[in-house]
Amino acid sequence: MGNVPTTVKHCLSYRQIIEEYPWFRSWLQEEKEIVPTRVKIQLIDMLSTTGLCVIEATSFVSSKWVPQMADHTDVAKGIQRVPHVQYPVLTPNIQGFQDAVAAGATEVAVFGSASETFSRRNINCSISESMLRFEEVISAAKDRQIPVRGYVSCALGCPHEGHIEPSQVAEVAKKLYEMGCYEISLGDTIGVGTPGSMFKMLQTVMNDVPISALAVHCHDTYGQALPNILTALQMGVSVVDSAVAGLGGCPYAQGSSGNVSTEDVLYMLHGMGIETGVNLDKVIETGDFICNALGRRTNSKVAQARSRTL
Ligand SMILES: CC(C)(COP(=O)([O-])OP(=O)([O-])OC[C@H]1O[C@@H](n2cnc3c(N)ncnc32)[C@H](O)[C@@H]1OP(=O)([O-])[O-])[C@@H](O)C(=O)NCCC(=O)NCCSC(=O)C[C@@](C)(O)CC(=O)[O-]
Repeated sequence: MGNVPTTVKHCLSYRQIIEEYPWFRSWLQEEKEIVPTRVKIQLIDMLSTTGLCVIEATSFVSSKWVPQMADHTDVAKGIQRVPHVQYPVLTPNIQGFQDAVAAGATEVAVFGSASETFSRRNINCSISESMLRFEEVISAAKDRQIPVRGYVSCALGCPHEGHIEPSQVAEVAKKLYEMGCYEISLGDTIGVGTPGSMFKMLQTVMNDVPISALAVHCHDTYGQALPNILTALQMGVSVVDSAVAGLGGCPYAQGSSGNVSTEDVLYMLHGMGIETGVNLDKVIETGDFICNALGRRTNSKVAQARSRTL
């Protein structure tokens, strides 16, 4: 394993918070609660003052698939864009890309999967069809000099297929990287990974994609997110996706919990002497805001510990 890097670009998957709602509704069919657009905007604006350099703002997906995202244009247009903060948005296809650009997006992300079944359930197409769609998005983005990030879901396991071979992850990651994604975020979508499986998966993917272009996206279902992130950092990864208060989940990965909480990642990194430029207190304050707005308890151990000592 290599040395721990000295700087970490912190990427916050804000949209995870939003995605949880359709998933939640699929269990409680009568529950129709949509997070108000003004709350989404206030959340992003608060996060913009914390020092985070990347805040994923919304998804330009079909509102028939994810009703919670129907206000993507209002959110993208309503936020106060702070210089030096990037606000990427998810774009599954060219229609999403065009809508995102019209709403002022300056960075987008395509999201593929290492699992064939998850790809079909999540974006309604096979992995190879998704690559054709992404190629179209990436080519249009190149014309406009818009950077594109790529996600690979199910990197450590699939809710439908179970075990996923590291070589399957590497194949999709390599394709996205060769197509022009500047960074590939490897998602443990259902949070089943361990430091052992993270190590093996990264070791394989690193043969095809430089470690400097890899990020990790860990869900905390089995409480393994922090050790998995630490393993990735020790192998040279320096970009970590997280969500304030550890909220969220994926609507097409039932049973998975939220992303690792930003507060807990920051506490670990700062304790290791890693400079992130992010103000932990402000992130905790933002977590309090969104938990109060949603009527939820924070999933962040750090925020829970802080509230006990106040
Ligand atoms: C990809 C589609 C759109 C395909 O959905 P589809 O139904 O196959 O699309 P289609 O091309 O057949 O078109 C059908 C209708 O959808 C419309 N449509 C088509 N595209 C769009 C668009 N971009 N925006 C708005 N509308 C769109 C299109 O205009 C048409 O409208 P109609 O003529 O019926 O009125 C759909 O499956 C979808 O929206 N899926 C997104 C699901 C989603 O958001 N999942 C969660 C993302 S997070 C994730 O994947 C994991 C990640 C990244 O967090 C990492 C990890 O943890 O692993």
